[in-house]
Amino acid sequence: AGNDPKSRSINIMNESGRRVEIYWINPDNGSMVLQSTPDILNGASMSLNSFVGHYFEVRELPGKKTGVCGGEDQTCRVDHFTVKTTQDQVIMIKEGVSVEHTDSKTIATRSASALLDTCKSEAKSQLETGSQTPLSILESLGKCVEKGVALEIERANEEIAFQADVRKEMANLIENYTCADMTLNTTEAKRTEYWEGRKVDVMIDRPAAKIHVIENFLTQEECQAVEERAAPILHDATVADGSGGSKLSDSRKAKQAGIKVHWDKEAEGDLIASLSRRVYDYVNHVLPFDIKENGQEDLMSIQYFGRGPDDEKPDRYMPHCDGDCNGLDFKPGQRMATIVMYCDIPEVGGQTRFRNSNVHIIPMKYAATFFSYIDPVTMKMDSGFTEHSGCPVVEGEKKIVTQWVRLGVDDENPWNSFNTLGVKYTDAENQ
Ligand SMILES: O=C(O)CCC(=O)C(=O)O
Ligand SMILES: [Fe+2]
Repeated sequence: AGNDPKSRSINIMNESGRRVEIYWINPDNGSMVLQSTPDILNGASMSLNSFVGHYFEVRELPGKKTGVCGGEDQTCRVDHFTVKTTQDQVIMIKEGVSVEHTDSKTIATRSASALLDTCKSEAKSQLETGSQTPLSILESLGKCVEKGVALEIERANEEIAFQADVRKEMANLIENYTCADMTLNTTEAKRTEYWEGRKVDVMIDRPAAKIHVIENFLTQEECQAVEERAAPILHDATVADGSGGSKLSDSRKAKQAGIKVHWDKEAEGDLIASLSRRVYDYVNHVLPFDIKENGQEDLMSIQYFGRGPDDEKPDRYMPHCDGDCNGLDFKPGQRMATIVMYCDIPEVGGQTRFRNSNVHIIPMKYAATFFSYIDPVTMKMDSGFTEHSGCPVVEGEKKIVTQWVRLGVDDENPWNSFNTLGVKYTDAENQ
């Protein structure tokens, strides 16, 4: 039931001053099914696992000493509630055994109308004194609402930021444990789609963060073509050293080789060109940008070699974002999507993990993981859901082909003419 999208856990709090019981009313035959054993005493609470749309009755029970209820003519009062779609619903049983449904929508409506009431009564007293023009009263009413709304939004944002911080701290802590946990399977997909006959598992689908796993994205021949081109130029992976150069890094331990695409051979069926075309076709299938190959980075062959469980510095790729993932504005010419294609699968290790999204992917031969980190409507970047890692490769070899996809590049403005601020710089400055 936990995976049923309609299942909801609700919390019932009894503040009625009376003892009550809860019944589920079966819609098929109207029968009442008791949910509360024991009875819910005044001040007590009870949690209930239920489903959206389910209908319940709250019944007052006679006092233990008096033997009667508190309603008119000592009748036992009843009230009802229906499980709503929102998460974390709280049902309050108030004085008079009346049910108050406290879900996030109700709370929001209540605080909005309280705010409006305050501002309205302020405006009303201004009206009554008659000392101000209608326009200035209207203006101060607007200011009052604006101030209140801004305060509420600020409070909500502070809460979200706090929760994100906690989640990221936890993700940091468990990175090595989850990588080492060989019993952990690939995360269950949110839903499954098909693209040109290939199965696509959608792992997360947020406006600014999408993660897809596509089966049979490439072929053995294409993998072989990339690996043949990579073999003679394979070198240690490096990261930017912050002063225009590059350096070795423990956070990115692997071999790599850039693979140029010979677009002039696309028409004659060149394997690497047709693979690269498929990459852009998929990106354009998901994102509305009409991305072209012109000015994009080369394909990258990345190869990790397992040296057994005692290796203290295994080949791996520590958690990182491929582009910006700070939730801020996209900067032209920067990366906004990635496809990681799996050619050789290690025996142990080498999972691709998105720790902030709780998405764990055990590589499948010839499959690909696609992820994008831009909201195409607001043009804001992802705020960290697409941060990812390549877990340590313990046994065997992991060989992948990665394409980092940029937006805003073309022949005149290729990827390496942009610095990380999204501002074009000249070759002279690049030296
Ligand atoms: O090795 C992996 O699974 C992840 C690779 C990666 O992060 C990248 O190519 O950007
Ligand atoms: Fe990456």
